[in-house]
Amino acid sequence: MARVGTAVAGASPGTSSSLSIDAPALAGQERWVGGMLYLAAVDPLAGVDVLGEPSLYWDSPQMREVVAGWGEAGAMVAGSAQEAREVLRLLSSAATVRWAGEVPASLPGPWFGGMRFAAEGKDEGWGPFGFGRWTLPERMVWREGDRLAAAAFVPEGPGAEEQVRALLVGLGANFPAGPLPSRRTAQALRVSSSRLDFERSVERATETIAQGRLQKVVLARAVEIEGERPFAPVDVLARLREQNPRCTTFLFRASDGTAFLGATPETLCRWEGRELRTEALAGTAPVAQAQELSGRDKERREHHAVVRYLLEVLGPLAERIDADEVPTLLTLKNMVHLRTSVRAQLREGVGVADLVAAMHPTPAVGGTPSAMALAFLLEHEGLDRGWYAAPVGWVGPGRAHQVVALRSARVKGSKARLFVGAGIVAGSNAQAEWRETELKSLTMVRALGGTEG
Ligand SMILES: C=C(O[C@H]1C=CC=C(C(=O)O)[C@@H]1O)C(=O)O
Repeated sequence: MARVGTAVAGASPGTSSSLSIDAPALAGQERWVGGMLYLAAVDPLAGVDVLGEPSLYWDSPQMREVVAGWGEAGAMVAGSAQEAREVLRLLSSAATVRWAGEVPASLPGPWFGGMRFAAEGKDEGWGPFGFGRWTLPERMVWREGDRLAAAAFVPEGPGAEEQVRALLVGLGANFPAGPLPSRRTAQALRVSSSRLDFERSVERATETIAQGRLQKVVLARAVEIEGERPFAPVDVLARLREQNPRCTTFLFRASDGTAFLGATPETLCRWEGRELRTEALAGTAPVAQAQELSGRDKERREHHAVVRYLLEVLGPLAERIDADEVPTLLTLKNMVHLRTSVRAQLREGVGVADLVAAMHPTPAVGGTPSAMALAFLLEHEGLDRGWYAAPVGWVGPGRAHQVVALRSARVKGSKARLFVGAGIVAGSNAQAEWRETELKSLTMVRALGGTEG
């Protein structure tokens, strides 16, 4: 059963009480009161100076979405993929917020969260994140057109509107007007990961592919990082967004304060009414080899596995699908990817819950045939991916934006566990795949304050 938790105003993540109700039973009812105002400010992240470290951050320059959130007015928890589907269905169909006063013209969310890549896993560090968790922040600040807007939410009940007003007055009076001052806190990092284990798994994968049991599998590994002093998630976010303007920078915080953050280039779905935007992103080269990438057979096969899969799973959900005829190059700071943009007109009644259930995991993070690839990962990858490579993002009535949580790390104190993967097909070479994952790890290594090494 999916559970809903409400938290007292001012509570930090983890202090949600356990009002335990069947999530679908909530449908159509209003359980939180929200209020909003406009701020004379430019940067949601600047709120750190008065509100402390945010509990969530979301910055998608492509979609002009920037949101920071503090505290937790409510949480929805899912213990399985089925429950996650129920929660997404509920949050995308029911109006969970009753607005007191002005109603925002548009707002991302207001529910933010994610889920695990797969059901099984033994890494205790993922425990506080649960299988899936979506939260309604107590205070949130976002960009609306050229302005910043702020909202406060509290559970519906006596005095709720007064509490909302008090929170808004505090936000309006104290929110810093300028951008977050840049804080350069480079530090020496101890970095370790087992190259031998990864290369052995790649070899096992190519053997299985040669036997004809798999066509593609995306193998990932963890990189353990230790800093000289605790990492400050806000500093890491500031660097991520600055260094990765083509990516979605995100932060989600678990009940014990552990941060999961990253800057991903891959959108799983941007859904609004009947419109869907998605993409196939697979096939990678260093920027210096950008011109050769489109012609490389191995990368094209890696890429086309994803395009074919998307067209196949979206077929029954869509009235019309339009995909680029040839992949384009997506250029990031130090690497390029092959990208095929896919747009669809969805059938009546299809929503984000159906899309996530049908699409995740795409062969950009799983493989083909999908079930075989997932079984292979379970047996040979030796990694609990947790929320890495899984759908994370925001959801609200009739709209949602979910990205694939790549180029990401779980951060607690001075320790970070970073995740990187690479698509393996016939002809993949273990050393080259290692180098590709090293390249991908630079996104987070740089943001954590390390040099390129
Ligand atoms: C699995 C990852 O990247 C995926 C997305 C883009 C390109 C990929 C590739 O070329 O292998 C991967 O499919 C990762 O960054 O951990």
